Amino acid sequence: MASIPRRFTGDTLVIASHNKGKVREIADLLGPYVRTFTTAGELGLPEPEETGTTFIANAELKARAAAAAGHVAMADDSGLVVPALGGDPGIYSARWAGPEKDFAMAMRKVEEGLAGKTDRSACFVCALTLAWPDGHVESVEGRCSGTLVWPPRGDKGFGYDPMFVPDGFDITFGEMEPARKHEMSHRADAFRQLVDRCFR
Ligand SMILES: O=P(O)(O)OP(=O)(O)OP(=O)(O)OC[C@H]1O[C@@H](n2cnc3c(O)ncnc32)[C@H](O)[C@@H]1O
Ligand SMILES: [Mg+2]
Repeated sequence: MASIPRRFTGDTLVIASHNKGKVREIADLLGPYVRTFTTAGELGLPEPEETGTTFIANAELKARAAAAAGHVAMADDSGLVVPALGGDPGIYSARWAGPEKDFAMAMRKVEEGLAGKTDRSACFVCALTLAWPDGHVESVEGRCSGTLVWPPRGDKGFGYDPMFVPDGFDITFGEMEPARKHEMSHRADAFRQLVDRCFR
């Protein structure tokens, strides 16, 4: 029997992410439901090692680590899944950019892997976990399908956005207005599910 989801009833939510692009999108998406945000960085919380083997496992690990400091926390673990690369970079999407967070290089690596391949489909995945200080968690996973293009285009997004054209569009996420991306991205899909479960 499915358990009843726990609702978020507090004032303050900790965004357990050290990625400025994600924090900005999360604050936009949850703005209507949460009075005050803080981030793991602002609280001086360390960035835990992402030892999970799935997006959800890593989202849970990051959210639990931040919630241990005493506030409800939300984490996002996301990435670009490319079937022609056997699912890479997947949960390793941040790590492909190296310690310098060089996404020009990470995108080039994806493009080099696709050389000679005809399947250029890809899917962005976003797992979100809300964790309470008592250890309870609620998790969801959202997706957005598209095609990879080269060269990269646009500087409105972050990470792999400049090479990802979502299905039904002819511009990349890097060229898209943020408000439009928020309506249809993997993160938007995950947020719709999380808001239904925990914020209404
Ligand atoms: O773990 P935190 O601190 O939240 O920050 P991170 O950047 O390490 O985040 P992840 O471990 O979830 O790695 C996901 C990577 O996938 C990429 N990614 C996720 N969502 C994306 C989006 O909407 N657009 C472009 N790239 C995205 C981006 O490069 C991220 O660095
Ligand atoms: Mg990370």
